[in-house]
Amino acid sequence: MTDHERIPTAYRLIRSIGRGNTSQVYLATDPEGREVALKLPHPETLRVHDSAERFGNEVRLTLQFKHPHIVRGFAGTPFGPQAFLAIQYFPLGALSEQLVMRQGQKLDLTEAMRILCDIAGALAYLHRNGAVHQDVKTQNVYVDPRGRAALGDLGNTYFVAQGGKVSGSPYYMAPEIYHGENSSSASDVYSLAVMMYELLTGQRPFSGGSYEELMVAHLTRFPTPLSHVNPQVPRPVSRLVEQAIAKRPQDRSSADQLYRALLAALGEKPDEDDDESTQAPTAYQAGRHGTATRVPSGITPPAPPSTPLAKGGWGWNPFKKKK
Ligand SMILES: Nc1ncnc2c1ncn2[C@@H]1O[C@H](COP(=O)(O)OP(=O)(O)OP(=O)(O)O)[C@@H](O)[C@H]1O
Repeated sequence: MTDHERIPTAYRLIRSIGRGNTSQVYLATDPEGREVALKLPHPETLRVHDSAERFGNEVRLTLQFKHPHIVRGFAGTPFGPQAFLAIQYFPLGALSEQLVMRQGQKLDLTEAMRILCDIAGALAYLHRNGAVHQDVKTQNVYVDPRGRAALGDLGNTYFVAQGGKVSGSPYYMAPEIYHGENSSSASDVYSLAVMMYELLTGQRPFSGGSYEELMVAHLTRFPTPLSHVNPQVPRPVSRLVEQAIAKRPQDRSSADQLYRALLAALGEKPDEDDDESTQAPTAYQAGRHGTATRVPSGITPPAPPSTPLAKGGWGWNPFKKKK
């Protein structure tokens, strides 16, 4: 089946805008006439069990979480030949692509702090709701033409209470993940701090030409303190970023602390929503092959499994029927 044959009824493809490991992404209009990014999983994604589950997880969680700085999901079908995900369209593409187009010219300080503040707010929201993102990096950040940012790609996100398969990207991965330990909000904070360092200084804190070199760097090296590389970064922000990049998870600051320090540096106050009313996720139900539907409910990740999770394995599969 071609992608044109697979697109859901009443969507109109405009053009292809990107290709990832999991899906082909099109600019399209949805049944309401809105421009959306339409993700169609590659045929090989659907054939490989783990990849199909990852796509299904992305559909489910993108539709479930609601936050002004998490890429908004409009509709989707998690499994089967008609699987798709329609999300908010960002005309400038991913932040990583914008950075490449700037050819090494670093973002201006306020612009960088604005993006980082939005992403720290999104991550604090996920953590407040008991979830871990596992893939914070510039490739998964989208910035709109007003300079406001949103965190995307919830394919590896999971609720801590349920467990999930550990993953990450070598440039951003926390030392404990290299050690084969479980991910946590602290490992997300480490990835966020790596991205903060990168955007605020124009250079990555850890470099290496291979997985092994990066592992050695993350496990044993200490980057030049951010405050030395860019003394213009407000001190409370650079201090928290330096703390967030600590080798030991228990020594790290939290996403919420980073968010609040960045807000203060931008001269803003937290929204009332930051504590409670940013819409908490609604439980989401989807048949394996049917069109997705949502049912209202509070944030209710299922109870933790009664048996300990196998480290690194899929401890939780949101789509498997409970026996
Ligand atoms: N919401 C969006 N708005 C604009 N462009 C997008 C959007 N989502 C994705 N893209 C474009 O499509 C490309 C591929 O998307 P993405 O990286 O999400 O693919 P994926 O296959 O789902 O992910 P992965 O490669 O992590 O498995 C991005 O690099 C970007 O250029």
